[in-house]
Amino acid sequence: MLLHILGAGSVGSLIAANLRASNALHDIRLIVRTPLQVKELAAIKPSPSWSQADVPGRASTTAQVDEAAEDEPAEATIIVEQSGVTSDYAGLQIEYAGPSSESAARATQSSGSLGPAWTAQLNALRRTIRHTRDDWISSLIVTTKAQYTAEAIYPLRSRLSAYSTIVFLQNGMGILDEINTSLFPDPEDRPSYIVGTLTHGIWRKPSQGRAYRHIVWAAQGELQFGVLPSNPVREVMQVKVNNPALDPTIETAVVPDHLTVTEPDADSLEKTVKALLECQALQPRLNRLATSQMLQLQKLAVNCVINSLTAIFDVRNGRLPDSEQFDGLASDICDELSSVLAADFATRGDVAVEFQTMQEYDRARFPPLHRLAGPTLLANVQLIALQTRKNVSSTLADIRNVSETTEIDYMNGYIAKLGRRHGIPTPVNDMMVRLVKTQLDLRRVATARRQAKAARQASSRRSSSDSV
Ligand SMILES: CC(C)(CO)[C@@H](O)C(=O)[O-]
Repeated sequence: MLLHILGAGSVGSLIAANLRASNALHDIRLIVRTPLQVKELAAIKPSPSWSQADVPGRASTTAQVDEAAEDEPAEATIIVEQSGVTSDYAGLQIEYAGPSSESAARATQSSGSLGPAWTAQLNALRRTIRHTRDDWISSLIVTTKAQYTAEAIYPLRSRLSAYSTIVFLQNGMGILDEINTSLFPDPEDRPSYIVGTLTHGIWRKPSQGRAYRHIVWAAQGELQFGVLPSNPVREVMQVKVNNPALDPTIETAVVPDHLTVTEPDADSLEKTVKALLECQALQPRLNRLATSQMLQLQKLAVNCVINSLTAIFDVRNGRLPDSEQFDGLASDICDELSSVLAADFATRGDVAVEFQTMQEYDRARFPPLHRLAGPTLLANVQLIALQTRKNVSSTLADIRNVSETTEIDYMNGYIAKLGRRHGIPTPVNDMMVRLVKTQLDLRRVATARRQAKAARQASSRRSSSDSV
């Protein structure tokens, strides 16, 4: 089957490598949005004539398209490193879905990341990349950061239908509401969704000019997911009675057979689920939707604590418990989160039945041993911090890369927003958001100053060599 993966960061690369390892017959296509990502992923050697011109800022006189490269499909190779041992996963297709290569090259040229020769090379890539831009997308696995999801799916919108399946594998909450409102307002036209939680610890090694992606799989976790079939897919499901995929009040486990349909064109949900379940090394598990929702909220607590604190203090996950302050801070974040979720569940009609029927749930807080009670969330956070101790959290990675934004608005920011809606103060989570944003601002200013200084030094070196 043809599986599209949107976002070729560490999570996208991990999924692509595992899909490739599990089934050599899959066509796996990485959709990337920047020419730099194409450059990093495509195992295409620039022709020797390009290397000269590939100096940022130097006009290209020799940038011609290598005729041989035109017929050669652009393919990506991903290297996965586990305990120091590396494995290659090749033959992955690349689709460039960003702005035109010319304008992107122009835009990035000033930062020195692409030279004019890359414009030519990207044009060659665009011709050789195996895709037609208007082909229907049956299965789209979204691994872009929460804050970029809507804008990343937007250009693909016309290629998605109610018979497509979108798999969301991201940190943070609030993404589905945003996508439904902005891209799929009509429920009849909405694709099937698979909502997943990934607890593997992974990070990306800087490419250092290599033409391939290298990720480090630092900690083994799980891939747990639940399904939300689209309305038209529900209509054609073979099992109509006692189907837990159709009725969340049925408490039996969901199995792929529950997703079998009578129309062959509507089978993308079943096929996508099977493809994910084949990725044994990811420890995949298909859950009831209620279980999936629960896991997502537990993961939200993990992210609210680990991602914010590692980003603020610039440390790997495992360093956090070194401070005596960690448990107290983590507990304050989890307690606030738990109270906000309890208030939210009291007002929502669409939450998992498990919560609606919970006897002891007094609508202000969860009972002491409940999975969403503050102390239980804290215990889980402490465990994950140790299990992923070598990991650079995704938010810290954003800070270190001086990204435009971080996922913090979909983590602690999501809790703060929900708290405001229910009149529950969230001072600790508010502060985490502000501190992470401050950290990013400071990095951005420091980087800009460093670049300006380097540019000044380069120009004074040039003028002194001109005057010799
Ligand atoms: C589990 C986790 C915190 C591990 O680093 C991960 O979700 C991350 O990096 O965001």
